[in-house]
Amino acid sequence: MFEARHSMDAPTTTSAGSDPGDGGGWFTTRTTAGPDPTPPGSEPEGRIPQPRPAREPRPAEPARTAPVAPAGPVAEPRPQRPARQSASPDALLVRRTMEEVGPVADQVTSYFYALLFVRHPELRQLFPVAMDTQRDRLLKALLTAAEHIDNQDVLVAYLKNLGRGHRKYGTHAGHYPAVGECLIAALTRYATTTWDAPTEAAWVRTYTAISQIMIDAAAEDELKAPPWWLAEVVSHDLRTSDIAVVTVRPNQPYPFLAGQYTTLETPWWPRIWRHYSFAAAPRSDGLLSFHVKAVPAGWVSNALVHRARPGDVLRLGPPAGSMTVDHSTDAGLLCLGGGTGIAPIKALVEDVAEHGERRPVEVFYGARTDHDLYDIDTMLRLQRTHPWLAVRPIVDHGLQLPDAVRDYGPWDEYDGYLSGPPGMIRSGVDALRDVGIPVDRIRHDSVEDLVAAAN
Ligand SMILES: NC(=O)C1=CN([C@@H]2O[C@H](COP(=O)(O)OP(=O)(O)OC[C@H]3O[C@@H](n4cnc5c(N)ncnc54)[C@H](O)[C@@H]3O)[C@@H](O)[C@H]2O)C=CC1
Repeated sequence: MFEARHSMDAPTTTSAGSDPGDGGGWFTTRTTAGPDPTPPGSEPEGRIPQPRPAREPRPAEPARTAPVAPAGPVAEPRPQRPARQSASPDALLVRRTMEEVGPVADQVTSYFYALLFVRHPELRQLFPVAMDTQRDRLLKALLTAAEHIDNQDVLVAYLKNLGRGHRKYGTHAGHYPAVGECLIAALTRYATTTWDAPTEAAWVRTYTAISQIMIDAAAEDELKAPPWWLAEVVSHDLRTSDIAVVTVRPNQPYPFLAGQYTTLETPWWPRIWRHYSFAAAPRSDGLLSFHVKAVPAGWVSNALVHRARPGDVLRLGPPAGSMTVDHSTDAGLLCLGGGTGIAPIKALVEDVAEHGERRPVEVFYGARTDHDLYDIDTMLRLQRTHPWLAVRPIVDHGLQLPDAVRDYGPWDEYDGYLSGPPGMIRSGVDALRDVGIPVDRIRHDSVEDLVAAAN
């Protein structure tokens, strides 16, 4: 049963406006320049075509995007904002629809899921029982992708990751037309002023292109990786009253890169997945560690901190994230880790150490109080072992973590790495730009993912 507000005929939620609070809303007008447009493939108009069977797997494509994609697990970039002036005709029509439905985004979402579950009840089991926080993530991802359809280089990597990630939900190729039909139906209903035949045709082409990339990526991934991993908790270390370091042993090898994250499901909240970064570089014993802070009303985080014990079995999705070390340069690393955001920073430090590099690494580790610097002993131990590493604990006293970097430097020979709460990432990007690090040399995970992770 879905919530009452998902009633199909009369969605009752009020307008959400744009996505709350994170500055990257799914219907937000984009302005920053992106690469040249690539026309989407043409498909029959007016209906969602059946997807082609997955294409034959091809050898890995060469990296085509600015962020470095090291060998091994894929480090996917995030879509960049597209350039309005160079947009393709389909992209213009897609964005026009999104501008119209932006003010009623919440109603579109409710209607879309209601339609999907009424027309295709078999799909309901792929979603969590309670669909409050997660309910619009699929639609949000699709609309984000549609909005960036011109930005093929980055979009393809994003969609491949999305397609791979959907395997753990039990998604298969046959589900995509159902989703596409409901998406078009929801847009038709709410984009009343601008919807017409050319617009519908543009959406059909766009969705078909998007879903085909996801289907192909999932099929390719099937040949080399499971849809999920089982992972047994082998240790549970409560560092403060609300932070635990949880270490698990996956049931089969789990390839990933330092700085990446995974999705994690507990046995207590089926089909609710949350993101956590790996808190260590890949280890020879194959164990994986996560730093988890129990947040108010966070079902998964509270279960992991207060309930999980050795012997419990979790599920892990595939690795994701592009905040990985670029080993093709010897630039220094300026790392800001806020709260449990220190977890992937520690992994990056270990990665540099394992590569035997002598590049300077400066870690600013921020917390609200001394007590919250729960991993400072580990970081200081690393500093004692590695002369190229400097660790600076920054406890809030009027100045917040990003401000601290301004008192040190110069930083223009450094790459920036940011991990922590969304507000810290945003002001951290500004601070690093201010101290001379170009934006294409600043890496962090998506703020949207972090918002979703904070549960
Ligand atoms: N557990 C994990 O593996 C990872 C967690 N994260 C994210 O890190 C966050 C950690 O949360 P907490 O430990 O509660 O951190 P927190 O809220 O206690 O903040 C930690 C540090 O960030 C700074 N900060 C917070 N908000 C700021 C803002 N608006 N502007 C500038 N600086 C700000 C604070 O000054 C403090 O030094 C969560 O949002 C989590 O999703 C990120 C990556 C990995």
